[in-house]
Amino acid sequence: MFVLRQCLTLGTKSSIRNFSATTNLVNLTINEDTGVAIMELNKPPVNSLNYELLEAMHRTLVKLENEKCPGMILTSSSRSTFSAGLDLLEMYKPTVDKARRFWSMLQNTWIKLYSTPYPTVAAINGHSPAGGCLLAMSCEHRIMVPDKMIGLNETQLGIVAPQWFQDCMRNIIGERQAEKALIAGRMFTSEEALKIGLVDELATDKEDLMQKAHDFLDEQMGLPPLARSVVKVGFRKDTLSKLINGREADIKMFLDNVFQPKVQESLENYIQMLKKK
Ligand SMILES: CC/C=C\C/C=C\C/C=C\CCC/C=C/C(=O)SCCNC(=O)CCNC(=O)[C@H](O)C(C)(C)COP(=O)(O)OP(=O)(O)OC[C@H]1O[C@@H](n2cnc3c(N)ncnc32)[C@H](O)[C@@H]1OP(=O)(O)O
Repeated sequence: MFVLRQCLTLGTKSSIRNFSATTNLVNLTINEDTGVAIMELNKPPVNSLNYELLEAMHRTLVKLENEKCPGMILTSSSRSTFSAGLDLLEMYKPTVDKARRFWSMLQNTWIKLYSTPYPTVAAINGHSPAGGCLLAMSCEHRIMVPDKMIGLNETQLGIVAPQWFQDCMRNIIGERQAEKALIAGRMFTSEEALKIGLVDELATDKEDLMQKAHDFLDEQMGLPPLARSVVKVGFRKDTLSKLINGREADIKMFLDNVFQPKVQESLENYIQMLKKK
């Protein structure tokens, strides 16, 4: 359930409704004039994607779909990070039930985000590794602030990015670039990401980022919405169907991997390393 927290009127022209998931992990702001939604991830310090954040995102996406949202900006309340990817603590010594529930919610959230009929733009105001990069890649357009890092770095952690993560990257930067990036687990600077098309635009700062995101949505919202969404979903349907039809196999892949002693050892070392930084 969503709680109406406050109703703000900004200036004379536009009014903005602020909602928040009960957990406060996602701040949702809807402009009452344009209907544009800003979905801000708000799990300090780095928006690591644990079950609760994914569930709050999923609930927000369902709400936006039910309310016929015309366009959405995905961004973060953190100054350093868009999202640090999957929460490592969810994968460290979980029970089978917990691991299964977590992965299933990740699938639910991605399917909803990747298939929205309305236009989506990632306003990437910080680092965006692994699962963070997946979220950004699931939007239709990516705008990033300078001097941050983005990419699917799984190989560098000794793990393999799931097929659907890989497919998202391939769909954006093409077979050859994706193969090279995924084999190396390469993280790109914002500037490098622009060069290979992993992001579409760079912004100078957060204000410029949000302005550019609104500009993108204005352009998209000027198009006939049904035709727009049919083309979008048509382009994405093969990637979506692969996961939707293979959800159990994908969960099994995750469970088989996550409980490997070697994976648990790497996870422990990686968590320690991040904490000591
Ligand atoms: C290693 C094996 C992993 C998993 C195996 C499991 C199964 C395999 C099967 C399937 C594949 C799964 C696909 C996985 C996808 C993923 O998304 S995995 C996550 C990958 N993410 C990263 O590698 C990012 C790690 N984080 C960073 O590089 C940096 O934190 C940052 C660049 C994002 C931000 O830097 P800073 O602003 O300097 O912040 P800090 O580094 O000081 O971090 C603050 C605080 O947050 C904790 N933290 C960081 N990232 C995560 C995270 N992903 N999960 C949980 N917690 C995280 C960090 O430890 C600090 O904690 P404290 O010290 O404040 O307690």
